[in-house]
Amino acid sequence: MTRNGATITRSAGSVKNDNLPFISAAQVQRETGTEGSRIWVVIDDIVYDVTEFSKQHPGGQVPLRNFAGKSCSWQFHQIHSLKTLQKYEKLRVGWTEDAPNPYQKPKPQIVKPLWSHQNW
Ligand code: HEM
Repeated sequence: MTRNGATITRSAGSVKNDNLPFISAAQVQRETGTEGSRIWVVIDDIVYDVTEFSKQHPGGQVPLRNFAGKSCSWQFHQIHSLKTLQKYEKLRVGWTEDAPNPYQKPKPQIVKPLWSHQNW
């Protein structure tokens, strides 16, 4: 992919993304599926156009519409495997930087067992 004339090779997870154009976060945030705009979601800084795909998404249209114009990387990875990204490679339209994810990934909590046989 190129930016400011320089060729940049990036990979998101195990997915290679050569030759994708750079799309600014501001542009991504405009593609929210409203007023005739496309539905774009960002996973690992790669922009996916899911406008048509959203109608056949096994998880339904709602999550894709909710994340339209936003990043949803950690949410995506909690549910899907990297193979899904490879399979839907044709949905990629570009790469971006700093597209906001509306939710912070919850930190893993260390839960103390209420009971342990080591206490005996
Ligand atoms: C490029 C974006 C996406 C693609 C290509 C995609 C594709 C898929 C595919 C193929 C499945 C079937 C299971 C699998 O093969 O992994 C699936 C299931 C699912 N997806 Fe997505 N997905 C996308 C984004 C999202 C997002 C952003 C969310 C929510 C945060 C989401 C929520 C779900 C849920 C909840 C299921 C499970 C449905 C079920 O088994 O009942 N997906 N998705």
